[in-house]
Amino acid sequence: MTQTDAAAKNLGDPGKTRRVVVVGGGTAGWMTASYLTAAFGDKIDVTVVESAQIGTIGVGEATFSDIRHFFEFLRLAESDWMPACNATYKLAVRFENWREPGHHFYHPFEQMGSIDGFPLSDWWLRYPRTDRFDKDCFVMASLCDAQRSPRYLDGTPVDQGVFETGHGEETARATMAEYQGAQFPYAYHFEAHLLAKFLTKYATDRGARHVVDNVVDVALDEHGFISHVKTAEHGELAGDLFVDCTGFRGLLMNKALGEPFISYQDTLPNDSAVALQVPLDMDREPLRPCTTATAQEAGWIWTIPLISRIGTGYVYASDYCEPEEAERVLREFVGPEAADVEANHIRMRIGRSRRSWVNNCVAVGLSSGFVEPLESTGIFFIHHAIEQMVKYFPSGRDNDRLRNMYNRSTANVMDGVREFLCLHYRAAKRADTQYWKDTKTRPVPEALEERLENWKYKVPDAETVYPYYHGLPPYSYNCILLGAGGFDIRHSPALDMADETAALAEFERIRLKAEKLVQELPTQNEYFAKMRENA
Ligand SMILES: Cc1cc2nc3c(=O)[nH]c(=O)nc-3n(C[C@H](O)[C@H](O)[C@H](O)COP(=O)(O)OP(=O)(O)OC[C@H]3O[C@@H](n4cnc5c(N)ncnc54)[C@H](O)[C@@H]3O)c2cc1C
Ligand SMILES: N[C@@H](Cc1c[nH]c2cc(Cl)ccc12)C(=O)O
Repeated sequence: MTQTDAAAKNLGDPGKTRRVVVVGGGTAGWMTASYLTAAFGDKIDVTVVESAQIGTIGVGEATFSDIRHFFEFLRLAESDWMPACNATYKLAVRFENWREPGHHFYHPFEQMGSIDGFPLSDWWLRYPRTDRFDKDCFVMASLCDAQRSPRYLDGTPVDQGVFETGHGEETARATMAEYQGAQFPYAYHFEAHLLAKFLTKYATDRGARHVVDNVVDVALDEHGFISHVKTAEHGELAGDLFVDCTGFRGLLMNKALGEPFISYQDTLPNDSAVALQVPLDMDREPLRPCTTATAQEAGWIWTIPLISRIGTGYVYASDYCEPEEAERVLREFVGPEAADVEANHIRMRIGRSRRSWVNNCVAVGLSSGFVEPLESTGIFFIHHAIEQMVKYFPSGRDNDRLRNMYNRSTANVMDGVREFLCLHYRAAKRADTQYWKDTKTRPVPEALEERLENWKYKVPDAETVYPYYHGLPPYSYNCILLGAGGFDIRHSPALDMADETAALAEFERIRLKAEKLVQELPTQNEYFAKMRENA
């Protein structure tokens, strides 16, 4: 189709109510529907159609801190949604055994300082205070080790130089991609299916129509645009814009429109997971304020503490491990609490659709793309896609240009995250099994290969990491590079001559602040016990 043809088939006149049909009611479907109603109110008609037979993935419990912009956009405070979703706080990802057995390090939600133009990590390489890079450079690492809550018992958040915005109707809202403020100090863990349920009410209360039915056919018009989807029992659902939230199936984007899927599997071989939901007695067991990623023979296990249960799962490469073996390893890791719990085996499609917006169809969520859940990027991808969808929402003119910009932006985010994840495996010192040995020779994206060589001489900064917005700041790369321990990283030669006084003072300030906060803050268990009392 030519550009003119495509432009001719626009989304109707500006000002006309637009009909948006969201196919799929998982996290992606309901986040999209809620956001669109929050963005456009009754200027838009939103219908969500979801199957009662085809289940949702239902995992996806750890987030980026940026998700607060999503809730803010919906004008929801933590107290509105957290209790309904059994949510807890996440201050970091804790990596266990990636360097060697018994070792751990954190990737925290805390900006890393810089002294005299050199990142603190560089100073640390020259003047290490202890052998713990993360604890010397970040307050959060100590709070995680001590299982602290990021809020005091009266609800006051830990002061990391971030102010909270209000939730009043009049407050201006920011999108995450444009947010240039200080690093927010925490993210969340929550039960994905409870969030979907909460957002179902949010969106339907604001006018979204909810259809429970199977989409059995997708009809295209002569321009290749979707005219309607056909359901088993509710007839045809016509729309101007269709959002494909059908998960790994990609029913609209990949099946009906035939958009190719670009696999990342050559660089990220983990393609399978087995998950368990283990009951947790909060009164007896610690609620760690972080996601834990524990390296295993052929992948890694996630541990996500929620109110009343732990979400856990083994992400592995099927080339190296059978599903039965993965389930056995996971059950052994969890212990007797998992005995009666049924395992959920999942096959993951790793990569992205070549374009995520084609004609009048936008793929959001797993249908658009996915990388293994190592840094909890799935919901971040969804959130980013929705923000961009609103930003580039077509008016009926120049849609190709808007679509192209959207496609570039969403592809950049996924390609950038792919690089960041590849770094984890290359930088991990662990090389004891064939799986871990192969991580050292497996190809990585070409540009990353070059960056990795540079980082051995100069720790990552804004000028040397993946250059487009992908959610991850340069300090995140420093955390993995220095935490995982597989590379010999040198400090900048200039630091042999520079005055170290200010850097040493900064290390001391971090140490004192961490000590003070560990004394003052409640544990996460104490915090949520208090919340329960108050409820
Ligand atoms: C193992 C694993 C762990 C993960 N962990 C995290 C994490 O910690 N953090 C994070 O951010 N993300 C994580 N994710 C990603 C996260 O789970 C997904 O991004 C999120 O669940 C979104 O899924 P979805 O809504 O795109 O698809 P799904 O949950 O698969 O939903 C698909 C929807 O489409 C509907 N559907 C399909 N076909 C039809 C049809 N023909 N007619 C009608 N309806 C249909 C289904 O009924 C369902 O409602 C993880 C993913 C996996 C696989
Ligand atoms: N600015 C993003 C990305 C980010 C910054 N630090 C971390 C740490 C972890 Cl564990 C994940 C993500 C991030 C955000 O804060 O969401």
